Amino acid sequence: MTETQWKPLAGVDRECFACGWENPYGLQMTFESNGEQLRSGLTVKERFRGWSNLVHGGILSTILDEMMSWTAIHLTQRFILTKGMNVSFKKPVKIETPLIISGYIKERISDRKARVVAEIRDEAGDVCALSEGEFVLFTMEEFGSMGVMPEEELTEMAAAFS
Ligand SMILES: CCCCCCCCCC(=O)SCCNC(=O)CCNC(=O)[C@H](O)C(C)(C)COP(=O)(O)OP(=O)(O)OC[C@H]1O[C@@H](n2cnc3c(N)ncnc32)[C@H](O)[C@@H]1OP(=O)(O)O
Repeated sequence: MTETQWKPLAGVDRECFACGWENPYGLQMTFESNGEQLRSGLTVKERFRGWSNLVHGGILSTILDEMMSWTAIHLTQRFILTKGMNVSFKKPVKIETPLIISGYIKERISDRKARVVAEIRDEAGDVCALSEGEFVLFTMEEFGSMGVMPEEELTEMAAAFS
């Protein structure tokens, strides 16, 4: 894949803890897609540390959940909920160092479900953490009837996916 095939994805929820660009307490993740995978460059701030200069494992799990969620949404064009996820921590991740997070769909289990993988790599290209999750996929109408978000936000979000 050449660099020109990667396109930035529009933000959709300004207050989301992981991707909200107006949430001063959040991670403020951004995403790009090449149509087959998603990726995100991120430097985790000191306030998300666990032990001393290491990123907290719960934060790494959030980063992976967010990457898998955006991957599921953009590559299936459906609304999603995370049904479950497994995380493996392979190498400690330092705060304030550049990371690359990526995600892809491992298996479209059914019309209703997808298995998605995400990983976090450090500057050396080593995999520091990885996850596999099962995502339940919904149409906009189904998602609307679940009361997850107001109708106008739902329509705005659906427009941003495509
Ligand atoms: C651009 C992105 C910006 C924002 C990204 C944010 C990403 C954040 C991602 C998350 O972290 S989401 C929050 C954490 N996850 C949750 O809160 C999910 C809570 N769990 C549930 O709501 C339900 O357990 C779940 C929808 C996951 C279904 O779980 P089940 O245990 O019922 O799973 P099962 O395998 O039995 O069911 C799949 C079934 O879902 C069914 N289903 C459940 N609720 C439904 C519903 N309300 N409407 C329609 N179908 C529904 C559906 O029928 C489908 O059946 P089929 O496979 O037979 O078609």
